[in-house]
Amino acid sequence: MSAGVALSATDLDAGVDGHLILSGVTLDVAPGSLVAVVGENGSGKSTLLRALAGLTRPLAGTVAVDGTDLRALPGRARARLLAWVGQEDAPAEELLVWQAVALGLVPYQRPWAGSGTGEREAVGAALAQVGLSALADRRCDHLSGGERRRVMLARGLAQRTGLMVLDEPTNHLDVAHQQELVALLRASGRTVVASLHDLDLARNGFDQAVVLHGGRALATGPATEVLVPEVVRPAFGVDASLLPDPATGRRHLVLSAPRTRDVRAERPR
Ligand SMILES: Nc1ncnc2c1ncn2[C@@H]1O[C@H](COP(=O)(O)OP(=O)(O)OP(=O)(O)O)[C@@H](O)[C@H]1O
Repeated sequence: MSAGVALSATDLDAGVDGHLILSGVTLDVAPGSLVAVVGENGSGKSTLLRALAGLTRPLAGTVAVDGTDLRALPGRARARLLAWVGQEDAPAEELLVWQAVALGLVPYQRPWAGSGTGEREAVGAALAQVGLSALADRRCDHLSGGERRRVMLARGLAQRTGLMVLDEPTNHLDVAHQQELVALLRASGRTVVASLHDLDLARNGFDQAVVLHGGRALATGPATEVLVPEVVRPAFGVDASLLPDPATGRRHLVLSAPRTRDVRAERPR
């Protein structure tokens, strides 16, 4: 189990190529918390995650991981603090699964040092966590989309960082693997910030949520308080209800009506 680290963003303005996308985002994440970033397509989820991960320079404001400005750290030190899995990241086709996962160990390796028992164990543990042990010797171009996604997540886990920043980690995963991923991230003890589109998974699987809309954080706070119909409606233009699961009593967010925009009118004739 890795010890999670604190993450804070203060009055963050983030953009792409100097073009402002999001402004005034403030976020305080306690060590070991899971934070979901949600919002409609183009609302700025990837832009925010890239700024939090130190991949882009904030246009204004600050980001600190474990009290440190990531951009001030050399690459290897940063890669020992934070693992990033991008929305479209995929393993190189010609690598075997275990080789792709072993790339997560690079920040710890000395040049020309062979791989030791500890490294093989770390790769094996990460593969087991995502349920890919049986495919360790398969070429990555012979995997399904969901299996490739799990390879990238295993590589991030093998990096053994206190923070993982994951852009749509549940893409391509079936419902059981989505639930398992959230459970394993929680069990790992790491701090996680992840974007996703499943609002109920965000509400019931994550501790905090950030809802992006109109170039800012429309709501930030405990996931069960933020992911409610009163916020979902303006953020997505979709009506929602909270319905209790008769077995657990836990309330689930159910999207209950068509989008207020008339999509039929937009359909090509
Ligand atoms: N170079 C650029 N110049 C201007 N705008 C850009 C540029 N690159 C991306 N954008 C815009 O920035 C906005 C935010 O993009 P971003 O990828 O952060 O959204 P997202 O919430 O992750 O979307 P999705 O759910 O579709 O993945 C989008 O409207 C996008 O078109």
